[in-house]
This record gives sequence, structure tokens and C-alpha cells, in this order.
Amino acid sequence: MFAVILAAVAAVLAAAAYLFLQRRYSTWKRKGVPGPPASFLSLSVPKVWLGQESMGDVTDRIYQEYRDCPVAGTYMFGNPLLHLHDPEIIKQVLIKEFQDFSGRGVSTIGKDADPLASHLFFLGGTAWKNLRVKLAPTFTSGKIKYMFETIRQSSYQLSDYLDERIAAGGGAHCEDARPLMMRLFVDTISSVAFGIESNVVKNPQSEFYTAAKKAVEPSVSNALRSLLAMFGREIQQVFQVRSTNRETTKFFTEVVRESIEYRENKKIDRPDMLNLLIQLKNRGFVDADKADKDSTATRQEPAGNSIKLTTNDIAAQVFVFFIAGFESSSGSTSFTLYELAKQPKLLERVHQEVDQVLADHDGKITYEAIMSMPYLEMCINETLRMYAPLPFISREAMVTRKVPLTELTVEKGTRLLIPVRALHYDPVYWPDPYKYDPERHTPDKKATRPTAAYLPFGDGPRICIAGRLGMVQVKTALVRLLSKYTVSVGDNEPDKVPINPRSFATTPDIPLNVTFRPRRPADGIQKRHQSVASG
Ligand code: HEM
Repeated sequence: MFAVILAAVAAVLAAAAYLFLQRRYSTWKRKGVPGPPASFLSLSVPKVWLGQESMGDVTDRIYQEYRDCPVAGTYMFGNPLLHLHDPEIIKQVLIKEFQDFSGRGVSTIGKDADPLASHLFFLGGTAWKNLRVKLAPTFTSGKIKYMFETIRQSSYQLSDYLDERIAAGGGAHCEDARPLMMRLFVDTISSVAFGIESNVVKNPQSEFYTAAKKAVEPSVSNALRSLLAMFGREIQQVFQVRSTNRETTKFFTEVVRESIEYRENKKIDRPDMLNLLIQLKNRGFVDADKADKDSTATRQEPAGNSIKLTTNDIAAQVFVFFIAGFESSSGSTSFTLYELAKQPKLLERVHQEVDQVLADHDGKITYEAIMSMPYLEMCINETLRMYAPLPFISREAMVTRKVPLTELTVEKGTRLLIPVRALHYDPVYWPDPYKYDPERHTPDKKATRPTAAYLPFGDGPRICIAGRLGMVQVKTALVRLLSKYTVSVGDNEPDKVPINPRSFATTPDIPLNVTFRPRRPADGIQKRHQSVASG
């Protein structure tokens, strides 16, 4: 009898679960939103779960299949996702109607269990808004100018390293540009964030590099963590899945705690990010930069936002600056070098511009000099089109409301996906999209495209908080390298770089082998102190 009751209860529960999921998986059909047929028996997109296809690949595929539909619907872990395809709708969601779509759509298992997850990129609602206002003054152009010397020094360490390798290699050195640039930017960001000289370019064994690599390595477990945080809230909560692995959490929380204690005990006041974050811990706001003309810099602390950061909050922000800072900048620099190495005519034009501008600035790499190189900037912009670090960005509906410019109502909590990479390859906006062509980024050409056809930094109030810093880092590294070296690739490089499907960000699935040769004989033997002295 007991067994019969048990079987009956199990059957009722199974039927209820079936009906619940069936209803969930028919959300878009009921609302008349086009999209691939879905059923929970198909487990949504199992290739993504298994690391065989990235979420960026999915957004690309849906865009290609439903290009002419302003929106399309899919599911992930049973949650409905709305893909926005129409640039005007995207613009409204990101900018004009932002207040109703301000969430990132990421869930976490709480500050205590996952201390590194309460960072700006993940937060939503009021917590995000308050933190964004607090952190914005950290990235004004005044603060970046302050950090510039550190950024420049790291680029000299890189050229010192290459000089040594070139001398040892008899006049040329070939290396995978991606890990090389990852090492450079771990150096830069550990210096800019903590004032710690890790010199990872020379010493790849550094614990900073190991921790940073571990956090972003394209692995099934990292891909699953991100997927669950973005689209699988229920499973994440049940299994208490953290956004980062245990070692990474331990490393960043300890380094930050020790650095803060050291600085406070010794009363050290350094011009770096940690110093600004310590101000947020002790006072709740950062001093505005009086010399800075940015609107964010002169913004006063709003009433009711004097909440102070905790040490763990600081660790979470340092972690996201670290990861976002080195991942996106290293990708942008290595892909630019690789593409220029493949196209000697474009490389020649960059060489000419760099030589001319440096000559106009007494041979010195200054902030003003790197800001006066429009062609180099066009090249980086083209790299960011073809290899946008984030292939899609997300938003969450904060209220139940209509999607702008449509009659479609989405419930509070619905995730919206903006297919950045797919838009960057749409031939309607970008003819011959697989061709690396910096000329697409002249002001005239730009004026002919919808703004949402190009979103490497996102857009609206949630745009990348440190895009300017990222560009300065990338330009400084490229100017240092291309003022000294010429770059080339072998004959068998593929036309199209395959992208790693286990990585959330855009990571090449092949080595980006670039050969560096001195442009002038003296460049191969120049010593660091000489180069620093000459700027
Ligand atoms: C070439 C360099 C970079 C690119 C292409 C890039 C791209 C992006 C994109 C696409 C977003 C999402 C924006 C959106 O949702 O609308 C973002 C957000 C963010 N980025 Fe960057 N990024 C770069 C450099 C950096 C650097 C150097 C840092 C820190 C040191 C950084 C920190 C952040 C943070 C904290 C956010 C979250 C902002 C928020 O949600 O309010 N990024 N970035």
C-alpha cells in the first residue's frame, strides 16, 4: 500500500514538473515570438553545457537564422531569453529606457559564500547604481593620466624582454602574442591596482599570473560557472555554485586584505586604484579630480549613498578590474598585432604614423602622443569589431513591461541578450565583414551606421566603466612595440581565426604566432634605462 502511495505521489510530482516545464518552454510561442522549437526534453542547448559551443556562438546562430525578426526567443536551463536584433530596439534598451533594463541578469549565491561575486559587472538594481557612482571617479582621464607612467613602464619591460629574446634568437623572435600580452597586462594591472611590480613578462611563474589565468582559462568548469550565474539561477542556488573557483577566491581576498592592512599600518598613500578603493572603504566616496573636465569626476556624492565598502567588496572590485583589464586589453593588442602582421601595407601606415607623432613629441611616448594617432585608433577599432572581447552583452528587465518599439510584454526578471559579435559581422552594416579594414572607422563611414551596429564597449549608463583606460593600455603597448619592431606571420596562417568555444570572452583557439624583428639595428640592443631616458 505504502509503495502504491509513493508511486502515486511521484507520478503527480513528475506530471506537475512536466506541465511546469512545458509551460515555461512555450513562453515565446504563447507570446508569438519567433525562435527555434523548444522542449525541455531537448535540454535547451546541450552543446553549450558541454563546452562544445559558446553562448556567443548561440547568439550568432540565432541572429543569422532570425536576422529579419526584431527579436527572437530561446531558453537556457529552462529560462526564457530574448535576443534583440533590431538596432533601434537595442538603443532604446541600452540608453533611453535603461532604467527599466538596468540589470545584468546575473545571480550569485551571496556575499559570504562567494565574496568575489559582488562586483560591478554582476550587480543589479540599486546596489549596482550606488557602486557605479562611487567607482566612476576612479577612471576619469585625470586619473588615467596619473596612471600613465606605470602603463608606459610596463611597455618598456615588454620591449626589454623582446630585445633579449631577439638577441638570443639571432635577430628575430617568434612568440604567441596572446599569452605574451596577457603577461604584459597582468604586470600593468597589478601595478596600477596594487602598486605591485610582478614582472610577469619575464617571470611567467608569478602567482598573479597563475591566479589570473586560472580565473579566465577556457575550461568547461569556468564556462559552466558563468552559464549558471547568467542563465541557471535555480541550479546555481541548489548546488551553491560559486562564480569563481576556490583558489582564485582565496588568492584575491587574501592579497587585498594584506595590502590594505599593510598600507593602513604604514600609512602609505600611493596613486593607484587600491588607494581609491580604500577611500571608499573609509569614507564612502572618492575625491573628485578638480583638474578633470569629466562630468563623472565632478559629480558630488549623492545623498543616501554614503555606504562604505567592506574589504571583501574591495576584493571583488579589484578582481573584476584585474580580469576585465587584462583579458580585454591583451586580446585587443594581440589580435591587432596579428592582423597588422598579416597586412604589411596597413602595418607600414601605422609605422609611419607612430614615427611621425613620436618625432613631433621629442621621441617620447606621452599620453598626448598616443592620443594623436587616428590611424592606429582606427586599427584598434577594427580589431574590436572583429574580435569584440564580449561576443554578447546582457540586460535584465527590472519591471514587467513592453519591449521598446514592440507590443511584446516581458516579465520582470527576463534576460535580454544583445548579440554584439553578430551585429559586428552583419554585411548590411559591414560589407565584406571578414576583411580587416580600418577604413570602416572614419567619421564619415561611422555616421552611416546605426550606433548599435558597433558595441565593443556596450552602451548607455552601463557602458564599460574603464574603456578609456583599456584603449590607453592597448595603444601604449602597440606604440612601444611598433616604434621598435616590425611584425610578421608565417605563410600558413588561417584566413579566419577560430575562437575557443569554452571561453565566455573572445579567445583564439590557435596560437597567434607573431615574429618580432628590430626596425632599426640599434633597437635590438637598446637597454631599458636608455629607452626610459629617451621617453
Ligand atoms: C579594450 C578594452 C575593453 C573592452 C573592449 C571592454 C568591454 C566591456 C564591455 C562590452 C562591457 C559591458 C558593457 C555593457 O554591458 O554595456 C564592459 C563592462 C565592464 N568593464 Fe570593460 N572593457 C575593456 C577594458 C576594461 C578595463 C581595462 C577594465 C578595468 C580596469 C574594465 C572593467 C569593466 C567593468 C568593471 C565593467 C562592468 C560595468 C558595469 O556593469 O557597470 N574594462 N567592458
